[in-house]
Amino acid sequence: MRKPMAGTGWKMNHTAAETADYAERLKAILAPGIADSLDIFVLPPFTALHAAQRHFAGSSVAYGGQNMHWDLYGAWTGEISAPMLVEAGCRYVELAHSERLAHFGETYELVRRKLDAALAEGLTPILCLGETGEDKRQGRTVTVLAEQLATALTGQPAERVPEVVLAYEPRWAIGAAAAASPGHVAACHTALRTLLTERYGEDVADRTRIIHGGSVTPENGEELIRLPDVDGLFVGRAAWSPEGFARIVDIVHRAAQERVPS
Ligand SMILES: O=C(CO)[C@H](O)COP(=O)(O)O
Repeated sequence: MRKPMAGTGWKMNHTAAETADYAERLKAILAPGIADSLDIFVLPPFTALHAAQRHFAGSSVAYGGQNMHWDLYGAWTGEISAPMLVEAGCRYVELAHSERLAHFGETYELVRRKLDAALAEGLTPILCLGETGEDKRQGRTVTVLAEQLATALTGQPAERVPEVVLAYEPRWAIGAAAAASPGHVAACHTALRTLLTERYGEDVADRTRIIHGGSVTPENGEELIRLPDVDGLFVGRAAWSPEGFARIVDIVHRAAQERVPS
């Protein structure tokens, strides 16, 4: 069975001091041992990773970077490498977020190199996939997802694929007024599982987690987490307060309890 996930990307929010405060408040809310049934993660800005390391140490909450460079070191001004994230105690790194693609010229070919480096250095990549509004209008959603997946995973042996967490985030639903409809979410998660099966076989597809993001809230999360092939919730705005994130964690935790075979 795939272990469910509850995660939040903070984008360019929260200083180191605010991260310390967030961590202490979140730890005070979460039930001890909750990480037995789900993986919980936060993605702070780089400058707050050491605060995350100090304040989440020994807790149920893992953390990671929001981006990284594909090279391990070198003349790449303003960049951060996988070994630097590992040294800061990161378990995860987010790759191909829509805002990186839209505003910083990232491509899935670059993402492929980053993903390769992340896996080689022992990080768990959270690989974002998603169509634009225009792709959706043109009926190209599954084609686009297939292209993104194929490019990002080129060269990866099948046995490494379950080490990658796929995050389906329709780009038009990020920072929006509402999440994608449950029907659209279910169809796209199932399409991604099918693509994995076709490319890598059923065993790999069964073990690879596909989480969902894009205007997820405690209100819509209850339904989204129970959809077929949705293995977790990946939240921005609604989890930028520890209380908001704790509600998301609780939703995923309760759904995970329902899934446990009796
Ligand atoms: O970063 C995100 C978390 O998955 C994503 O961009 C969604 O942000 P939100 O729309 O503010 O939840």
